[in-house]
Amino acid sequence: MSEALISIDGATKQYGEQTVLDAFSLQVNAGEFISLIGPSGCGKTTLLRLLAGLTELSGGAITIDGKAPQTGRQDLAYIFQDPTLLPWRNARRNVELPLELKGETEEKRRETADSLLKLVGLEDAAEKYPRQLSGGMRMRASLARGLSLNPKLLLLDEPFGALDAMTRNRLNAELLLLRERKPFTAFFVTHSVSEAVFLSSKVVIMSPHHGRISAVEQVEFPFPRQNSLRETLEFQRVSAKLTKLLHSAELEGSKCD
Ligand SMILES: Nc1ncnc2c1ncn2[C@@H]1O[C@H](COP(=O)(O)OP(=O)(O)OP(=O)(O)O)[C@@H](O)[C@H]1O
Repeated sequence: MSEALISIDGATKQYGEQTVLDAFSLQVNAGEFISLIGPSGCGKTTLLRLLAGLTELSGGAITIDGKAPQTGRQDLAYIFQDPTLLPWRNARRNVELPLELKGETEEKRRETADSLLKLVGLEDAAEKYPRQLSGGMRMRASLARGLSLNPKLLLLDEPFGALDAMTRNRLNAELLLLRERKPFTAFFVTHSVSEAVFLSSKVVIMSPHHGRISAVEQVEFPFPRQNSLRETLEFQRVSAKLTKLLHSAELEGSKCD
């Protein structure tokens, strides 16, 4: 039996009097794609921040590859809704940044950045500055930068939430293609049920009541997945089931913010 890559055991997080996560437990194997979905303010970003070691647990334990999150940071990348590219650097130099901070040679940085830009379809935009890129292109550059250090774990906090529906669907499919080529385990926060179903091997539905797990659903569609999957009856059936579970989760708690 394979050992879990990520082990979350009774994770609890409090801000003052407020309990944001309460005894949250989940085991994640390498290669899984986990989506977190749940009402606004119920601790999804907090869980990602705990996994990234950006905030401390109030109780319980988290290990990633056997290490505490604070000591394993080089093995993960965090992708935000805002692509957070540096405006004074072109796309290539943005992708090179983590490699530069790691002290890689100029030659190695350029070679890695160029191959990643190609992977995300930005090979012709390497010299462009963020203001010259569309929203979708900026997000592709942000993904390329996130993948530059070959992270085992990718934490994505609503990365496509600000994009139009067509670009979002296209980037969903591209993200899965990227994962085929450069495998990683993913934690993906979204408010979209269909996005969660399309991308995930497992969807975790959080309850508004102290950020507990309300339901965990395995999504059985084989990878790689194409956008045509969305048009199938089975996809719609799974999405409807998850929407129902999400509504019941919302009813479980009286308020969340
Ligand atoms: N640094 C902080 N200090 C105090 N309270 C915080 C802090 N960060 C988050 N919170 C509170 O924790 C709760 C959960 O926030 P979190 O951002 O994790 O929710 P979320 O599920 O990601 O929300 P959304 O879906 O709206 O992005 C909220 O009530 C929020 O106000």
